[in-house]
Amino acid sequence: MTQLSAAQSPAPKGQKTDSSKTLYGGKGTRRITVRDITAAKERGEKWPMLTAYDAMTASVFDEAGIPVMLVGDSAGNCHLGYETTVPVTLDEITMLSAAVVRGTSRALVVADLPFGSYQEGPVQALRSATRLVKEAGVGAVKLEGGERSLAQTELLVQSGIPVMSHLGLTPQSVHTMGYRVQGRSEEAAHQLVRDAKAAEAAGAFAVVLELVPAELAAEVTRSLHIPTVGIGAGAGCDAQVLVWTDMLGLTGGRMPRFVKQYADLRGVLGDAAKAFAEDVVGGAFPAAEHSVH
Ligand SMILES: Nc1nc(=O)c2c([nH]1)NC[C@@H]1CN(c3ccc(C(=O)N[C@@H](CCC(=O)O)C(=O)O)cc3)CN21
Ligand SMILES: CC(C)C(=O)C(=O)O
Ligand SMILES: [Mg+2]
Repeated sequence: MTQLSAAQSPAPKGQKTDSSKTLYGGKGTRRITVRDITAAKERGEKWPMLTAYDAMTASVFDEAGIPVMLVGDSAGNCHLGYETTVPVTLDEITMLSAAVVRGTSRALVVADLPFGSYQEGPVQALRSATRLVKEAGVGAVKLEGGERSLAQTELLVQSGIPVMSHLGLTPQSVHTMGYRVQGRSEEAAHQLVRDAKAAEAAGAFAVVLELVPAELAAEVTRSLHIPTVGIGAGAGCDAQVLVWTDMLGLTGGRMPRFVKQYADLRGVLGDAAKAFAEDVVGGAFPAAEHSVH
């Protein structure tokens, strides 16, 4: 097969023909764009997303090949010590996003629009998103809501800012929704499908589905041309996201059941801090090699 005919024949769904171009494990070094995300759905390729809130952690995940990094407003809980995501400000997300952009060279960096920075309407949303693009250098923003955020999504996309939509459990609405599984009733399932279709029609490049029954998330995934990113939404989604401090066992406290823990950083950091403290108290640190003479 010549290169030309290879380029012209689309790969069958789910089959990877050119692994040099995959989002994870690909050999490309330039920064990933939303067009690469769209192409991955066409290839039927699954991909991982992690949150990041600082340059150092982001550089570790970037070197590990994580293609999309989310500066989530979960920074409120996981980085800034708030109870919920509600108090997080645009100034805070802008500062953290700038650090994550500086810490990465390949990942597409997506920033959450925090509560109160887009609900007033499309013009407020554009003003907020423009700050994140100009001051922090993010490649896309995420906002919660499908039909209810339609006008915001449309104006951002028309203005040249890629939008990721967030449906299902939307934590900025904790005071009206709580943290509960969404889309369980037939009515709620239909609303979720309408929201996903609205986000796609408004030009969103991807949709996060949070805490949605797996069968419903799979149905939404099949009915969209843009990828779904699941968190507590089953294996039928195109991509998966976790909060990094949950995934690495740093958060502490009770975890949502959708979290898989890949390390015990809380234990590692605590043990190291105790070892340092005991060395100082006992006089074992600093030793001669840690001193100048
Ligand atoms: N550390 C952290 N991890 C997250 O995943 C996360 C945040 N913070 N902050 C923002 C939102 C809030 N999220 C949450 C918070 C709580 C539950 C929770 O308690 N879920 C329970 C009950 C679900 C039910 O059965 O209705 C669970 O066991 O999953 C889920 C998602 C997800 N996001
Ligand atoms: C959990 C993800 C999707 C999020 O919105 C966040 O981290 O804020
Ligand atoms: Mg969020």
